[in-house]
Amino acid sequence: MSESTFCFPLDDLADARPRRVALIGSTGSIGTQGVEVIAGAPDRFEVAALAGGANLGLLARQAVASRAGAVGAAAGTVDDLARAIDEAAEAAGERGYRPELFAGPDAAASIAGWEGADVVLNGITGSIGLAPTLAALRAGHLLALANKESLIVGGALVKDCARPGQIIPVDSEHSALAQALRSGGAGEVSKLIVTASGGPFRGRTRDDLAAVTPEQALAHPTWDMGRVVTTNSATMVNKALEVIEAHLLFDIPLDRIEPVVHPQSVIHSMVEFVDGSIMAQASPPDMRLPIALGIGWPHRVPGAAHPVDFTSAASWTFEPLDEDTFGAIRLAKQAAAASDTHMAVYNAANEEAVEAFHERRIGFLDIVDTVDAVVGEYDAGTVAGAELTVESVLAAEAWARNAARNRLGEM
Ligand SMILES: NC(=O)C1=CN([C@@H]2O[C@H](COP(=O)(O)OP(=O)(O)OC[C@H]3O[C@@H](n4cnc5c(N)ncnc54)[C@H](OP(=O)(O)O)[C@@H]3O)[C@@H](O)[C@H]2O)C=CC1
Ligand SMILES: CC(=O)[C@@H](O)[C@H](O)COP(=O)(O)O
Ligand SMILES: [Mn+2]
Repeated sequence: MSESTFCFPLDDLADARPRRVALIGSTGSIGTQGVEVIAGAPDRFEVAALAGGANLGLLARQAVASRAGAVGAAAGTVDDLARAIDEAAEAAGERGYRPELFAGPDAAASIAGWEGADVVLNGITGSIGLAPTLAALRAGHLLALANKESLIVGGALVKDCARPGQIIPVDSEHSALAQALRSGGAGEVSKLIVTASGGPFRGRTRDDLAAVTPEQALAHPTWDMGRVVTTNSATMVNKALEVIEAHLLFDIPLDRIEPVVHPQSVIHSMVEFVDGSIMAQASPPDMRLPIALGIGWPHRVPGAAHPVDFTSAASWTFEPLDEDTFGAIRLAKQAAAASDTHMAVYNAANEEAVEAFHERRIGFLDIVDTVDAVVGEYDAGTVAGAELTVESVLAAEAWARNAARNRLGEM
């Protein structure tokens, strides 16, 4: 067989042994799909360690099935976790499984920094993902990052902790961008085009949105995800966070990152190059693909997900985003430009407001209105000071949660 004249750059780089993966948030939507990807590719991956929140039963079953070397839970004590694992082991007929155990608020960070892992999949929801992100980076592990909030609230702090290439995006849009960026050099990129499904309320007016319910907000048209990210898709806060995430990951200025609505969620994002060429990544909406590529980067995992089927007719459509009805992106761009800690405030206020919306204490429009008001009140110099540190980020966060709760309490 003659050799190809084209040089495929990634052909000779296979790993010598399976990568050991620590899954943070293993009981959630990203985490359970991560477990599935690993189980489907035992030649590529093995579960090294698991961290979950309150679902000790599922966490214990995952631990027993994978024989993870370390397990951590945010809720309960080490004794509670040991008991759950004993019960799961007995139910599975397993004997002699004794992982290292961690419990409490620092458990996820202990697992993320655990020395028996090569790569950490951070699938926690919310800014509590910051400590595990920093722990994984400081331990020198590759970080497959689904938890966008940690990068957004940590910003330069997280970037400064990471060596080049240490953070691999798992968020579908950023995985698409990373794949498309393989097509050219940094100086050849003119624009990042971030696709948005438009969420369940695409095409609605502001008046239409005043009375929508949590159930309606959770009816995402194309993706099955956890509660917070699904709500954020409905408000467009998810897209706002993703525009900032793209800016931080790929060092492209915010004015060269554009959202576009693509209701089918098949094109996950695009890169426009200086010669007018646009590279798009397309696949049916299925997070197993970006998860597999994230933990296996730069290698693709055969059969990770199904490709688009071109034997049946389909249309892929695009439309501009209605930024007057959905102001979250404009607000995030202003916040990101204002100071290093403004996005921590934006995100914390949003987390509080999303919780209040699901408790039916506020309406849907109050979510972004609360973020807007809290960001507007924030004085970075007084609250966080001039230097960006973990403490200053946490101070900004605490201030924002308090300011948001005060406002939400008044509603
Ligand atoms: N789901 C998706 O398809 C996508 C998600 N993302 C991002 O990935 C992240 C996860 O989203 P998703 O999987 O949907 O969220 P889920 O709500 O489904 O899962 C969240 C996970 O975090 C765990 N958790 C909560 N608190 C802690 C804690 N203190 N320590 C350890 N684990 C904790 C939960 O544990 P328990 O359930 O045991 O309490 C659960 O395993 C988010 O940042 C989201 O924006 C990005 C793109 C797509
Ligand atoms: C799957 C994923 O990456 C989500 O972040 C998704 O993008 C949400 O869809 P929206 O485009 O509706 O925000
Ligand atoms: Mn996304």
